[in-house]
Amino acid sequence: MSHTPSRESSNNSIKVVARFRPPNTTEIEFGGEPAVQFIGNDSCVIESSIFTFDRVFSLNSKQTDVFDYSIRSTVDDILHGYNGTVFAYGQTGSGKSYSMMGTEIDGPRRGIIPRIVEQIFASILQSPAEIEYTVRVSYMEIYMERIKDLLQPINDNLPIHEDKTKGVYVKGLSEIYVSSVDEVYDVMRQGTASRSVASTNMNQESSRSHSIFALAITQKNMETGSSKSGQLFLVDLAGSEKVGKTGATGQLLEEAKKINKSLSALGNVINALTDGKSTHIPYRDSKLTRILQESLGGNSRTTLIVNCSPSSYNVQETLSTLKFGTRAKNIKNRPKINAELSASELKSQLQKAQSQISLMAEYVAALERETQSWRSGEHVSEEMWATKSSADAAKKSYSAPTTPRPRSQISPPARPNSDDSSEDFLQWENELQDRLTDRETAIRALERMIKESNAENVALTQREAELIEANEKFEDDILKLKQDLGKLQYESKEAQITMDSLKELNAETTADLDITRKQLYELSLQNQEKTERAERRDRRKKEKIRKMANGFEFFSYRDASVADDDLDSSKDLSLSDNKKDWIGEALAALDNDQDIKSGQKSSLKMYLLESREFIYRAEQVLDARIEEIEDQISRREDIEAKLKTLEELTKQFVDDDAVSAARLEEYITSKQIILENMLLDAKRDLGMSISDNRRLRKIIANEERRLSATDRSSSVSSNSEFLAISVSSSSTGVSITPSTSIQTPSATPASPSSSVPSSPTKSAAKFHSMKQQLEDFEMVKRSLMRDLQNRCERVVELEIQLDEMQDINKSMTKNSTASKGQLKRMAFLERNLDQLTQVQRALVDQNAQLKREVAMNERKLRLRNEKVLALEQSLHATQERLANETETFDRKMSQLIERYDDAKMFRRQAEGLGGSSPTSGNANQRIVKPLRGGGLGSSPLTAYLRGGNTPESGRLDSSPIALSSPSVSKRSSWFSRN
Ligand SMILES: Nc1ncnc2c1ncn2[C@@H]1O[C@H](COP(=O)(O)OP(=O)(O)OP(=O)(O)O)[C@@H](O)[C@H]1O
Repeated sequence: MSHTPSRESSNNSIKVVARFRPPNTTEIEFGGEPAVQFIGNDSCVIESSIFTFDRVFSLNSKQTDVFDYSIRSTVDDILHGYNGTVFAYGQTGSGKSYSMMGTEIDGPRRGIIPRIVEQIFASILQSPAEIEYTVRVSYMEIYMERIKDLLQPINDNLPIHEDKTKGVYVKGLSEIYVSSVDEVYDVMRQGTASRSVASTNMNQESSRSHSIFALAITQKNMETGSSKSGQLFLVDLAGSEKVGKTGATGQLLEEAKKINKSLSALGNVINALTDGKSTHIPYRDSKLTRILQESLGGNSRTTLIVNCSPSSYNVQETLSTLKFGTRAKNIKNRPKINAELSASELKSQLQKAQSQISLMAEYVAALERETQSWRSGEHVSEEMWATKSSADAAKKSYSAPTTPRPRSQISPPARPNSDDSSEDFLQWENELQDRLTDRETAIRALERMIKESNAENVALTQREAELIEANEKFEDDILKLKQDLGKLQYESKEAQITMDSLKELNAETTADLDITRKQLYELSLQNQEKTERAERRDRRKKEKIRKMANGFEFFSYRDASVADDDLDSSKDLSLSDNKKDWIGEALAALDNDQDIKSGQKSSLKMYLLESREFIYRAEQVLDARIEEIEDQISRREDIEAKLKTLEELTKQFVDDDAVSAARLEEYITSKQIILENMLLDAKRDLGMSISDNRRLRKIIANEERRLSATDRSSSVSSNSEFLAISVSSSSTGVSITPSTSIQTPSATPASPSSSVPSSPTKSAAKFHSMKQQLEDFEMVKRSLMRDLQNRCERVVELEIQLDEMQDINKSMTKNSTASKGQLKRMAFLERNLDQLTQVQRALVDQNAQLKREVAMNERKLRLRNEKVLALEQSLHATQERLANETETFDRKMSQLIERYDDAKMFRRQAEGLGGSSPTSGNANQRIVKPLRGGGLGSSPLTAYLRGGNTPESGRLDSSPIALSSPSVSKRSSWFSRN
């Protein structure tokens, strides 16, 4: 491997290139204009400021352009044993990842990293076969000032150490041996998947962390034994924009501040390195600058790509980025080849040194000899003076080779500050770093735990608050329900009391009702009695009429063929004295009349007897009627008097009880009207009866007079007087007047007699005429009998009515006189009854209503009880859940503490065993995979290197790297796919 001192001496500055991407949609949408002008290959003008860099790539620059100019030589440097660094700096969305990774793996848009990897393995393939290579990769992220091993993400806070042999390194960072391009890509994908990402307003896929992908290549010449090593850092910095523009808040704002802290520390380091007066370079101000300490002003060939937006929309960020690049351009590095000499080389160097030493010893001896001569006063000619030429030459040849570093791997950094280079100090610092990292990790774990606990606490507090609230609500509800329950119980009791009082009232009312019913029963009995009385009255009436009719039948419907014995017996009928005399006289005269035949005589005799009987009976009836009528009149007067008394009493009762009085009055008035009508009828009938009676008496008197006159004027034998009775009907009754003589039907012509001038012809005529008269009389009699029967009926009715009236009168009198108090009591009772009926009805209604309400309230109560029960159950369940949650929380907490303790112990153990990560994943990845140079571009090894197969497997694939990938965006780009 050749050394390139010329480059080493001539090109120690950081190479800075600027790259402008095309404007994006946001810039166009916001009216961004092109703000950059390009001058040549290395300059651009923005807002009148000219920026000159090693190269400026315009909008349409290709990935290969950037790589070929900026990076290809760096890869060569690495393979020559230099350290190298490629930074991508710029605001978010400016194209850093596009430049570093690209959007595809095997196309023209693949970025710098895949091209570097390809070139490394290609160079290895082309290198001489005696050179053996090992390639190790590591991938880390600096996020929130913590170093996270992306290949072992559990190690998220690794310390930075430094020692004289290894220089600055990240302690515990995984290094994976790779032997092919694919293996590198796999590692990159694996690491990228573990990155902490978040989007900002400026770039939806923005990474908020600094990522460092490191490749360490060692090469050993198997023939000479010499070795070289180079390390390449590929750094994709986080966005350099101002915090305000990102719109970040909360966690993002915290991130932005820490990112800015790293970037500003980077700026400070660059300033210190370039201002020419700083004696202290603040590498330790941030993790980023500390790790990249050798890349900035140290042993490294460094390239900085400043990525910019071409739009006026981001012009301030672009200016800031370009200024950063300009400053960085002034940084001077001191790159050196990290080589170790082989034994032969060391031997020859030793021989050279020994010869030098002998030469020098000779020179010293010559000088001593010369000095001795001079001191002894001898003169030494100039030719004899001891010269340094040989010694100088020896000196030069001695000091020319680079002193090998006493280390085997990555070259140790040269300390910029001699103060810090003390080994003790470094050891002390490393210890401090370890402790610091442990503390930070512990703090972080605790913070996480506290955060989780806080979150859980918040959730629990919230839950507790909710539960308390719910509890309070439940308690309120329960209280309310209890109150309601109490109220309902109280109301229920009240209702019970009301019910009891109502029951009592009901009992009283029932008792009153019983009394009333009794009274009603009595009344109904009275009614029954009344009905019975009415029936009795009817019967009596019928009886009376029958009796009366019997009396009249005796003579009115008597058969004409009555035997003489009967007629004779009728002689015994008692007649009134005065009538008996003249009818008796007429009978005697008839007996004495010799002229009248015996048959005629008997007929006339019978007729006379019948007439006498009729008159007698009629007189009796009339007398009885007159008596009765007189009685009736007197009774009527009595009734009227009693009625007056009753009216007075009624008036008195009116004051006491309007209703009873009204009823009574009504009853009495109706009865009065009936009675008055009855009396009027009776009066009228009486009047008629009296007039009829008078007329009858008159007729009888006339008849008697006529009969006596006839008896006196004519002899009994020759002539008979005939009664002639004319009957005329009138509307009021029957009037009987003496109009014609009546002949008996058995009358025969008068027989010759001495005293009475009679002849047989005359007698026959007379007899005939009498017979006719008798027939007429019979008719009149019948009519009279019918009339009499009617009258009798009426009289009987009147009698009965009078009887009733008397009864009523009696009871009323009894009631009115004997028990005014009773009446009052009755009226009071009736009133009470009405009131009680009303009250009872109201109470029954109220009772029903109360029952309904009680039933409803009972239902409500039941419902509420159920609700209370449910609420209590829910409360109980919630309390249980809360207790469970608390228990779970405690358990989790103790588990976390245990895990944390375990992790701490494990870490300590691991560190004690050699500092490797406890969670190292694939042991195979830690196995050294030596690679040998192929010497040719195309060999089985080439395929092996590209395909990742071991040469022994025999599966050599001669095809190029077969990772086809469509053009994808950054987060879904080729390296972030699984
Ligand atoms: N030179 C370019 N040509 C074409 N497209 C580009 C170029 N540079 C960047 N882009 C596109 O711009 C977008 C943003 O680019 P990129 O993600 O690389 O930005 P970034 O600087 O890495 O952002 P962040 O800091 O947020 O990670 C991507 O879609 C990318 O493909």
